[in-house]
Amino acid sequence: MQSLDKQDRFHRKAIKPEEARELLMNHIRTLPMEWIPLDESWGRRLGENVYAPHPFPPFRRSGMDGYAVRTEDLLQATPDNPARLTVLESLPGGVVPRYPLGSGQATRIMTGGMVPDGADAVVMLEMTADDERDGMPTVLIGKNARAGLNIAEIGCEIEQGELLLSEGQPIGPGETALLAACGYTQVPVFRRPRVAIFSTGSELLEVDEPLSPAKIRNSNASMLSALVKQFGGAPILLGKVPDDVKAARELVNHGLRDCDLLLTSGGVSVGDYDVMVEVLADPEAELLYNKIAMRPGSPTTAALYNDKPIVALSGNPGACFVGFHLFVAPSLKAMQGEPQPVTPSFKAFLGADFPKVNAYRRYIRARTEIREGTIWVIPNGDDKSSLMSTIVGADCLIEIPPLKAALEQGHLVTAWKLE
Ligand SMILES: Nc1nc2c(c(=O)[nH]1)N[C@H]1C(S)=C(S)[C@@H](COP(=O)(O)OP(=O)(O)OC[C@H]3O[C@@H](n4cnc5c(N)ncnc54)[C@H](O)[C@@H]3O)O[C@H]1N2
Ligand code: MOO
Ligand SMILES: [Mg+2]
Repeated sequence: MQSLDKQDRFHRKAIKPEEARELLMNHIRTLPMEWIPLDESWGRRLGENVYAPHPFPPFRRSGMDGYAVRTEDLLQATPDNPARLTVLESLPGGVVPRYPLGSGQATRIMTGGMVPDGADAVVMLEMTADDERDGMPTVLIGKNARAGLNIAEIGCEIEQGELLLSEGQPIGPGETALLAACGYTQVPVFRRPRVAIFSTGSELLEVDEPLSPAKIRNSNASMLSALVKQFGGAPILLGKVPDDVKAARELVNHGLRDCDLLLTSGGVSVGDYDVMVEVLADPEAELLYNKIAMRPGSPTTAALYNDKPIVALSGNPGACFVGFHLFVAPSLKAMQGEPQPVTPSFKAFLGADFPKVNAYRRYIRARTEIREGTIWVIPNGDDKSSLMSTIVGADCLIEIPPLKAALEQGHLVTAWKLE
C-alpha cells in the first residue's frame, strides 16, 4: 500500500479535454519575431501585419495580347465597316510606351504590358486584322469596345498601404506570391517554438538497434519530432531515459533550459515504473492536470516549471498522437501568433459501424473521404491506444461521446481536422 501522503500527491481528478487545453494554453505566450529570407518562409507564421508598399499592379496593365485603343474611335465600327487605326508602336514586355494615343491611333501591346496614356481599352488580337496602308502599319477593328476592357487599373488588386497579410497568418504559396510581388526579400515571422522531446521507458531501444527480447524501438520520439515540425516547431531531440526517476528528473531539468516547451512520452499512468508521475510530483512543478476524461490519452499530464510548460504524453503511441493534437498542436500554433489556435470541428457521416460502448469521450484516428460530394469520416480500424498502424494516414479525429449503444455507419458525427 502507498502511504496516504503519497496517494494524496498522486491524486488524480479527471477533467474535460477542453478544460485541460485551456489550463495549458493560459500559460502559452507568443514568441518573439525574427526576420528571415522569403525563400525560407514557407509554413512560418507572420510576426506582424504586412502592408503594401506600393499599389499592384503598379502601372495600367494589359490583360490580353492585342491593341491598346481609344474606345471613342470604335463607336461606329462594324464587321462590314471596321475602324482603321494607325499603329504607333509595338511594345515588348517591360517597355514603357513612347507615345500617348491620339485620335485614330493604336499601340500593339502584349499581356502584362504597360498601357499607353490615352488608351482606354485593349482589343484582343483575335478581334483585329493587321493591314498596311501607305507603308504605315494599321489595324482594322470591326467592333466597338467598352472603356476599361482588358485593362487592369493601377492598384486594382492591391492599393498602396493596404493590409496585405495579417500577423499570425501562415505563409503558403499565395502569401509568398504577394510578399514577392511587394519586394519583401526578408519577412517578419514568429520564431519557431523550440520543443525538447524525450521518451521514458527501460524497454526502449534506439531506432538503429536490433530487436532484443522484451524491448521495442523508441517510435514516439520520431513521431513527436515529425509532429512538432508539422506544426512549425523546431524539435530538440534529447533521446530517452530508462524508468529511473533521477535520470528522468535530470533530463527534465536539462531539457527545460533551452526550450519553449518540453514534451515527454511514457510513464504517466499508475504503473510501478511510471516515472513521470513522480518527477512531476516535485513541489517545484506546478501540476496543471494529470487525468483527462477521454480515451485514448487519459493519463496525459501537464505541468509548469517556472511557468515553462511540460506536457507528459502517454507512452502508448495512439494516445501520444492524440494527446499531441489536442493539447500540443494548438499550443504551438498560439506561440506562433495564430489567433484561433484551436481548429474548429466539422460534421461528417461515420463511414463504419462503431460497436464500442464506453463511459468516456473517445477520439478515433480516422480519414476523411468525399463520397458523391458528401464528407464521410472512416475510422482507421482498431482505435486501441497501443496501436501505431492506425495513425498511418489519419487526417482527422472523430469525436465519439460517451455511449450506451453502438453507433451505426451513416450516423452524423463531429470530427477535427489534423492539418
Ligand atoms: N492499471 C492501469 N494500467 C493502465 C492504466 C490505468 O488506468 N490503470 N492506463 C492505461 C492507459 S489508458 C494508458 S494510455 C497507458 C499509459 O501508459 P504510460 O503513459 O504510463 O506509458 P508507459 O507505461 O511508459 O508505456 C505504455 C506503452 O507504450 C509503449 N511505449 C512507451 N514509450 C514508447 C515509445 N517511446 N515508443 C514506442 N512505444 C512506447 C510501452 O512500451 C508500453 O507498451 O497505461 C495503461 N495502463
Ligand atoms: O488513455 Mo489510454 O490512451 O486510453 O489507452
Ligand atoms: Mg505506464
